[in-house]
Amino acid sequence: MTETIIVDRKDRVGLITLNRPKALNALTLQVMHEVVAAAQEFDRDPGIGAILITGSAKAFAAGADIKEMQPQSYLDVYLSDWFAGWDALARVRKPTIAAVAGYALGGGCELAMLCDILLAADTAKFGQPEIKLGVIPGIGGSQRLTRAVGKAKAMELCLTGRMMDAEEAERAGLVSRVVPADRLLDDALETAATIASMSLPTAMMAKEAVNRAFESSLAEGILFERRLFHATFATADQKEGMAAFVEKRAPHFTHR
Ligand SMILES: CC(C)(O)CC(=O)SCCNC(=O)CCNC(=O)[C@H](O)C(C)(C)COP(=O)(O)OP(=O)(O)OC[C@H]1O[C@@H](n2cnc3c(N)ncnc32)[C@H](O)[C@@H]1OP(=O)(O)O
Repeated sequence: MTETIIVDRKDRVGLITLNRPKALNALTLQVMHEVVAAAQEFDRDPGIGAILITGSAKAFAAGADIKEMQPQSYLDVYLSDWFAGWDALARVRKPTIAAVAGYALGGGCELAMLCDILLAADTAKFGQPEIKLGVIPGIGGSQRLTRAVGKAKAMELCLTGRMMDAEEAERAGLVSRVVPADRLLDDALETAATIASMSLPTAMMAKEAVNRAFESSLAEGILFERRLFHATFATADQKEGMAAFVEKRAPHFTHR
């Protein structure tokens, strides 16, 4: 039992809800440890096929906890490699979704971008306002935001601290879809459940293949994709998926 997050499961979906509403879900190191531990637990759980991270109606997360950071010295943050723990979330192998309503600022935007799919409520506001605090993004914001929205917009957001609304974030390619706020959780759960109903090894390979596009040349990425495509033929789920299509019935994947 924890206080800063709520961990739940719905069918094959692992649900992590940030739960510091009075502090707009500001991300302390404790929150980080709990989110990462919960995600890793779901990653190990064969009964889970997708992981969903969400916050409250007012804030997904308004950033790293400024009150926790304020007293730290250079040596404190350097020696403890402050925030390096979040990198573990990028190594979760199952598909992850961030469902964002309200503020996703600084570390909040970075947490959302650590996920594979970003769904936004029409109330969502994204930004990297660290510059207003005299710092720069520290959980990958300058890198992932630039890859998502391009240099021009990322540079403006990081240098001015301006927030962008959900519509602008969708146009810029940061979010996959915007939905009415009162539909966000249901919609995100539906999306997660759809992914979790697919063959787990195939979904994991699809995730790996898409992520490889950011880390290799086109030729290397295409070769990587082809090898994984070949590998899907070693799974029972490929036999089942194609048989089901030919027999005009729904597939029953066993995740093997
Ligand atoms: C990881 C890195 C390196 O990338 C760094 C970061 O993430 S740095 C943090 C980046 N985020 C911000 O700078 C946003 C800070 N918050 C705000 O600007 C405002 O809170 C707001 C615009 C999101 C919302 O404003 P408002 O509705 O007026 O609410 P507030 O009264 O300001 O906040 C309510 C309550 O929450 C506390 N709060 C909000 N954000 C944080 C935060 N990031 N860290 C710690 N606490 C936060 C705020 O202090 C209020 O609590 P009380 O002081 O009233 O107890």
